[in-house]
Amino acid sequence: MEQLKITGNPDIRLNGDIRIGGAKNAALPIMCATLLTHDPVQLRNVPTLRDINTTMKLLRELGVSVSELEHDKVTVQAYGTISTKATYELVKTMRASILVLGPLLARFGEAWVSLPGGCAIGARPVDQHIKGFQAMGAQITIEHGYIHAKAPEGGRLKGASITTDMITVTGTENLLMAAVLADGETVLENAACEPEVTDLAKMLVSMGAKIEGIGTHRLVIQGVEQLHGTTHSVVPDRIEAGTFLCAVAATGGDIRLTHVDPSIMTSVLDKLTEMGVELELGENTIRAKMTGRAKPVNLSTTEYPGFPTDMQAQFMAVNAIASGASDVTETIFENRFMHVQEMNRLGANIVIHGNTAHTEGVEAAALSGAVVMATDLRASASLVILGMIAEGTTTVDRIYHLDRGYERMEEKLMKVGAVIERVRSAEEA
Ligand SMILES: CC(=O)N[C@H]1[C@@H](OP(=O)(O)OP(=O)(O)OC[C@H]2O[C@@H](n3ccc(=O)[nH]c3=O)[C@H](O)[C@@H]2O)O[C@H](CO)[C@@H](O)[C@@H]1O
Ligand SMILES: C=C(OP(=O)(O)O)C(=O)O
Repeated sequence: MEQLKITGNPDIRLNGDIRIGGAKNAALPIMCATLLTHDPVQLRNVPTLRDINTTMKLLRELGVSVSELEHDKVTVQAYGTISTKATYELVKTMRASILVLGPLLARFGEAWVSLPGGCAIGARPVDQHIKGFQAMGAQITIEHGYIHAKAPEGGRLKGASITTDMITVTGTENLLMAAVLADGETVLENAACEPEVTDLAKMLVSMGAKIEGIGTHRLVIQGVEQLHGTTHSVVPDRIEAGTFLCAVAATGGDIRLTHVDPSIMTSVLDKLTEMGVELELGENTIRAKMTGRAKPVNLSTTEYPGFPTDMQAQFMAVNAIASGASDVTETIFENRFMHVQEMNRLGANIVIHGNTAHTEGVEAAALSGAVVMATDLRASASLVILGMIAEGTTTVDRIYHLDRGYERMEEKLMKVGAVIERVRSAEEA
């Protein structure tokens, strides 16, 4: 198992350019959407991530032809015999595998997808996906740990009016991918409008889908009989970008992010400004200058365009060394404070009360390096941020979580001044 060994320094400053990759959370549904046509689909700005590899493996296991990922381009073609079964072995390593359910069911009339288990940040049920497919006429049964979905007589889903109980990102994406090939009109109320959902919707439109209300909480879809191939460039990763901005907010310095889209990052950029980061926004660039100690910020996670839960841990890392107290409330997931204990091991002062974490900011010099355990993707990133500042060596263990969503994060950070080494854990070396 690999670890990151970070040589921390309270006086570290990050300086230079960082190129941001395509969004994991857009690339995953988009790759699954290639199942909706037998034509080739060319994707660009696809990030090199563990979850992308898993998706490529999953598609190949289904019989889809998937080229190698060259730089950031991949060509996918779901032509010929396609299996409709996504096995537990792959689904257990990536919950987003559930996103093959909608396209398989819509195009082939049947799908078997292993039920994803619980995970570090909460139970994360998929009942809303199932409820939506049922409304479209699918028969759903749970057999041997698998969701078995079958379209009505004739093999085609029927358009329906669906209101999900809560806003769900992958739920909206799954139902949207099913609706584009259904018979008739589907109305998705309470739909997620995260930029990654919008990117998927735009890609589907470029394949011939008929979708109105893109970017809103109400999607109206007129099902078509067939979709065709397309070329699509994945939207920039606003969470990767936000993570590097938090890094500079914590360390100080002057960095410039390239290949970003600031227009989809307003809530995060506003909070960084409140912390004292000076931002200069270009069309596809963000320059961030930070001098002095960060001001603490209160925040509460919520759906887009509100503050994203996927940025909560990274902001808490900055709050940990900010010049005062702050409260961070998590409203999306029931158990997304696993980083708190590890941050406290580095010297932070954070106490959890229900779904709020109260932080008393400490001086950067009060932190000291330690062995910490990454428990989920963004928790890992937040520990890397604090590890760069904590005097001495911080070892971040279990970085396979980090590699799920960050393209060689340590290389990008080293380019701007961090001292980080990727090593094999002692037991294995
Ligand atoms: C691959 C991907 O895009 N992952 C993102 C996606 O996850 P994901 O799509 O899994 O998250 P959801 O938006 O579905 O979850 C929101 C809330 O709804 C609940 N829920 C969801 C579906 C359902 O059928 N039943 C149910 O109860 C979840 O447990 C959670 O409490 O959106 C999250 C919220 O922005 C992000 O943190 C994840 O990074
Ligand atoms: C929680 C996340 O991803 P996933 O839904 O793939 O677990 C994330 O990207 O922070």
